[in-house]
Amino acid sequence: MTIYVTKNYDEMSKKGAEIIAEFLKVKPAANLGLATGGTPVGMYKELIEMNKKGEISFKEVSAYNLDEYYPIEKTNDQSYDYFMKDNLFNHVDININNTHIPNGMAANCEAEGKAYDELVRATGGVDIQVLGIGGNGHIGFNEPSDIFEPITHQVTLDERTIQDNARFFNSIDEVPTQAITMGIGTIMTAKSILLLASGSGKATILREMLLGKVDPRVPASILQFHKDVKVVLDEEAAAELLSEIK
Ligand SMILES: N[C@@H]1[C@@H](O)[C@H](O)[C@@H](COP(=O)(O)O)O[C@@H]1O
Repeated sequence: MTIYVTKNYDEMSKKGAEIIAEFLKVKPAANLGLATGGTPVGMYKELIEMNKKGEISFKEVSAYNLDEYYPIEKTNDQSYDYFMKDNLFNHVDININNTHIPNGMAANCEAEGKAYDELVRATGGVDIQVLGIGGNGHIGFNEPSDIFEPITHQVTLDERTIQDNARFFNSIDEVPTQAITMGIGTIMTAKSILLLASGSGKATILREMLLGKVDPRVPASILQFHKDVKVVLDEEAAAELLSEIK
């Protein structure tokens, strides 16, 4: 695992974009695993700029997103489908047919989960998976639990997650209470992982994730067992980590 500590959100975003760009230069037909939330938005902006300047291309890229609220229509501006178009896909040269997000209107979430994992597997697996981290340690929408969920599945969101995500909605009552997410097992099959985190609100969970025991109560702690993880933090997010290892 390599941990990069950058000055602030903008520097974190630039470093994250640099890592993805380097990757795309080596493998233009990469399978990118993508994430939503506030954290990667700055990185997506950087990637859009690089794409506009012709420094990188998404023409051959396939994208697989981590998760989607459930139930939610693609046209809902709170859906992750909408988010990805708004924050990345509509602004780069990616073929939209090569972008994949769990179906928030699936009639059968179990079948949807199986089909999604099969799709990821059949295309050779995710080359580099972008992750944020929830304040409770979730990755994707894998909430703290007694087990590490192996496959893409339906989840009930934690109260903490609903509160954290309420800032994107008009009121907390509008936040969906369910989602479909890649499982921890699905995420762990990615060949490499890029986790981004910013701000003091993430400092405690990052210390637990990186220095604590591997425990499904802190889902992101499983990444200690992955062989190729890059963690890009800003100074605020890294604060407890740095004070611990000094
Ligand atoms: N499902 C997403 C996660 O993929 C994201 O990493 C996390 C943190 O979000 P943020 O980046 O806004 O702090 O919570 C969201 O609900």
